[in-house]
Amino acid sequence: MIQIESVTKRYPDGTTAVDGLSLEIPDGSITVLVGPSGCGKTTTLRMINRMVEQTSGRILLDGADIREQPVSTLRRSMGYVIQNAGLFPHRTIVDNIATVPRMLGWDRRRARERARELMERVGLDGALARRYPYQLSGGQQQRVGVARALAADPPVLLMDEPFSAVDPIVRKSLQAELLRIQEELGKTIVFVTHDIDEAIRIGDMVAVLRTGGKLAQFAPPDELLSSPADAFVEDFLGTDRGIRRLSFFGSDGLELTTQPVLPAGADAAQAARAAASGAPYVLLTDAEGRPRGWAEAKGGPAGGEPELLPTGRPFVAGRESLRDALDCAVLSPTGWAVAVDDQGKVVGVVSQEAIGAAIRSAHAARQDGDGAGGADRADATRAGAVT
Ligand SMILES: Nc1ncnc2c1ncn2[C@@H]1O[C@H](COP(=O)(O)OP(=O)(O)OP(=O)(O)O)[C@@H](O)[C@H]1O
Repeated sequence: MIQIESVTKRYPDGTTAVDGLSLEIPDGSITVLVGPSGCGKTTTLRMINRMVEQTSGRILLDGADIREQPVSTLRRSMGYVIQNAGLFPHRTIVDNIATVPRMLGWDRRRARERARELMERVGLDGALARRYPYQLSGGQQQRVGVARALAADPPVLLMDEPFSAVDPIVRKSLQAELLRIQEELGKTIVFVTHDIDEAIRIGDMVAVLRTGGKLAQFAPPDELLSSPADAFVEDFLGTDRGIRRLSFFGSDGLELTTQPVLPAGADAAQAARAAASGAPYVLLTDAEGRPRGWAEAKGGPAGGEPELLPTGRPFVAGRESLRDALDCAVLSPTGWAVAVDDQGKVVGVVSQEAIGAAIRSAHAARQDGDGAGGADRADATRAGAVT
């Protein structure tokens, strides 16, 4: 665990970058430092690996003051990733990644083997190994930066706005990749960003700092969204808090119905039953059970090929969140969301009203403190559902 105890940093020109900050950064999880420009995020991160020395207070790593060990030993236990990756331009990708193992005295072959293994882990094609950084896209370079930080297998990873310089789509995939890697490796990650959505998506814990380097709130993202500590945090979180919080509720509690679902090759009696289910539309599926389209229930899908409305994007039942289910229902031309399994087969449909009821009971359960919050979030995150 990293404990930051009443830490203040005052630069020689008198700027107070961090003011009496106390934080307990848990092991094996992602803690995000977020806040407006100049609020002291980078300074805090750099105090953890002693690139910046604090003016007062203490930082403990596993109970020991970080000033009690040589800086080189401390930094060896902490991978460091920065914006634009900071790669060595005249070294190949494989040698960039192998930098720290080489410094630690590994022979070239072993270090390169490790580098290739890490390339695979961060989703980089091995064919890029002999290229130079300028021959890679921004997103690929960031992956190399992450691989390089992981090369000596440090327990701690410090990441300073690592994904800020890439476009939103690449950024999302890098975030998903980081969550996947973290799932496997369970590092203690301290991640700096000024983007609250990124903080909510990847953080297990989020520290919101305000200008002047003071802590405004330290909480899991779900709690941040539901109970911002004050107007500053609320403002910083932005609009749609309620909708965004639905990402932390699993869709497994939704009551799906198969009554209005009509499989391929169904007979007239089945078609009549589906049409009489009370739903205004019937969902037709193909021979593999995948959604084909909605047919109006009135008049029935029985006589010949009816005109079909598109089903839109279905959600994966149980794996995706209530936010995904609601989004599918809102975008569906019928107001009903289609739920599928991992193979894309229809497992049922659900109306906006039923989703609304599920949201109300999920909120009520969370308020009763049923303790399911963490699990829901973790599951949703694993599924890449937190958006
Ligand atoms: N070497 C320095 N000397 C004097 N002031 C500094 C120094 N480094 C940073 N500062 C100041 O300290 C404050 C905090 O800076 P820091 O870089 O930690 O903020 P940040 O939250 O990471 O900002 P950003 O999101 O813009 O990167 C700012 O007011 C900055 O101008």
